Amino acid sequence: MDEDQPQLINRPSNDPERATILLMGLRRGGKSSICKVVFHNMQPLDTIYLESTSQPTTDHYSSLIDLAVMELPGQLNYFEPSYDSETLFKSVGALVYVIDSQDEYLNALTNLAMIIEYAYKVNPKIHIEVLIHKVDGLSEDFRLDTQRDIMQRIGDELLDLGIEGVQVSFHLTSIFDHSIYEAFSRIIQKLIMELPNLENLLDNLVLHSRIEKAFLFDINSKIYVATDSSPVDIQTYEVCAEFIDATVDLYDLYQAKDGSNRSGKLQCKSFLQNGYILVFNKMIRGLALIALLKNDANSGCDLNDSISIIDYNIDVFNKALKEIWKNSIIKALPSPEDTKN
Ligand SMILES: Nc1nc2c(ncn2[C@@H]2O[C@H](COP(=O)(O)OP(=O)(O)OP(=O)(O)O)[C@@H](O)[C@H]2O)c(=O)[nH]1
Repeated sequence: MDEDQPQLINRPSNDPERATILLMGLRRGGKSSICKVVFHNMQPLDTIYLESTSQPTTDHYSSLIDLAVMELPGQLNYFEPSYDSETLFKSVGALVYVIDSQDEYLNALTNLAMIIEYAYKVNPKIHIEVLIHKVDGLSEDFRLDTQRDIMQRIGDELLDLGIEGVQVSFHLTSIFDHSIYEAFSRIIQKLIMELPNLENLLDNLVLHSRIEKAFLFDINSKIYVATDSSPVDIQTYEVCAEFIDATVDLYDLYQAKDGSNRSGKLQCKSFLQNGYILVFNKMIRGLALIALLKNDANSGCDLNDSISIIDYNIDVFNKALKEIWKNSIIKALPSPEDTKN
């Protein structure tokens, strides 16, 4: 069996732990564009040809976790009696509300406050994430002013509605740079139950391997599902994401026509001009571990020795990842008692 293929059983499709993200917002806010760019590799400029969505749509993605992203069209009235909003909000892990920062947003804020009030009532565990979107059209200063204004107004609206204790996270995003991937990475990480274990493993890997930063990426979407506990700097993220594209493109280019060289094992190292080294290792479930280290001639360590240690430690990491995944599957499966009922 191909060592790299997921050999473990998939979570059942009716698994209550399945992470569902609900994308909401007024018309033309950018919801479909975000889905297409992040999950379908559409070029950002091509989104101008997208037609307005008239029906709720759901896309399923399988990465470390099975993820469903449901988009609700801006013109839908979720609070109509015929629409079963309660069941919908109860089944959702994160509510992502998209605000067009280039447009008049006061109506969007009133709509958002109403949705938060309802969603929080039926599902207090829901994560509420606000994307202050299309910030590519705003100057650096104006972005921060807009964020401050939106946070203040939402706070006031919630206070007026008598809602306290709701955690709302805000992200400045655009499909024209990496900010949308960064935001989705943070949102999806909140839905991964195994995250503390993964972060712990990555911290250990960094500590024992002279690595400066390590990311566990989903190769297709370029979302990172975990990283070590040192702060994420967006430029490092960008370099790592581009390195994934370059590695995968090269791999595809050199594969035999019948695909016979697809052993499944994919590793790549790149020596950058600034003295840094990037290491790519494919893991289970379409994931890749990307490590960034400094090739420091004054460190007294032999580079080849350091790389051998890193390769060994990454192998150990991969085994641990498989274990974590296996255990999470076992936990997610219904117990015999549940199936009897
Ligand atoms: N400048 C800029 N334009 C964007 C961005 N994201 C989306 N757009 C544009 O916004 C317009 C509307 O995007 P859609 O994705 O169709 O919006 P929607 O929220 O799905 O709209 P409905 O389907 O009507 O609910 C398109 O022309 C996109 O190209 C962004 O980050 N920056």
